Amino acid sequence: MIALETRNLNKSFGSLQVTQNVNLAFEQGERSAIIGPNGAGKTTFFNLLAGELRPNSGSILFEGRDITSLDSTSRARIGIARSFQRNNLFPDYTVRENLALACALRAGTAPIFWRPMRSLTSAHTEADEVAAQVGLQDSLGATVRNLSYGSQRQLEVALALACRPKILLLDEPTSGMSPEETARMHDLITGLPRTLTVIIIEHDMDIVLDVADKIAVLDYGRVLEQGTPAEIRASKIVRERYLGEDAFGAGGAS
Ligand SMILES: Nc1ncnc2c1ncn2[C@@H]1O[C@H](COP(=O)(O)OP(=O)(O)OP(=O)(O)O)[C@@H](O)[C@H]1O
Repeated sequence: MIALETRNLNKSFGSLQVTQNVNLAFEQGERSAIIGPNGAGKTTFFNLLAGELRPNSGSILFEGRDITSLDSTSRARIGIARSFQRNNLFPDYTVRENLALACALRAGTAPIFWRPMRSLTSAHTEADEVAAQVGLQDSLGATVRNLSYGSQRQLEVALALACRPKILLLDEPTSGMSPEETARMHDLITGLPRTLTVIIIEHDMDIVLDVADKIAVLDYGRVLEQGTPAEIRASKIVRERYLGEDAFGAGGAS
């Protein structure tokens, strides 16, 4: 079943057309990567999927239903989650409290100001489960500001998972990470349940080639090529226009 699909999607900023007739379909449970050079329109495409931007024309379908007119809150509610940026974390709260709040917000039982967060028992239980899913089970009591950069990024993913999404959008999940942190994020992504559809923007080609079932290459807002990692590796046009002849061998393409 196709979980998410774009049809003839177009987006312009003034005279700059950043998304051009993009037709992409994401199968349920699939891991897809969106790659392309800087400025190719990857983040804009994500913003269109998440409802943070409106297209000029074209449509977006979620499980066959046209959601083009839904805003980002409504899309989150139906199951499209985007990994939070770090500024969405509460730095003075613990990992468990951050997650419990996200779980409680989803369940509509967010704390009101006279009710301390630690009273949210069911949200805490759920928070513990989500923390384990991203490998933060030993950091539940840690204050967020004391976490390493990599752990904070893991927590961003956990916050998105706390919304129990059907589709998870990860925007450059390994950017700025050390090799060890990148390896942890890699394990996190590969360990996500296959009930979840995952779409990743990622510059690290080792990660892309390893985790993605399908890859779409954007170039000036158009889909230059799409296919399996093997097909993308073999694509002459991708090598010429984006990766360079030896890019796959060199293991990097940013
Ligand atoms: N809000 C905006 N207003 C005007 N131009 C924008 C806006 N957002 C993005 N752009 C332009 O659209 C183009 C595509 O940007 P986008 O961030 O989507 O690319 P990207 O592929 O994600 O790049 P990167 O890999 O550098 O993050 C760029 O030329 C960018 O300057």
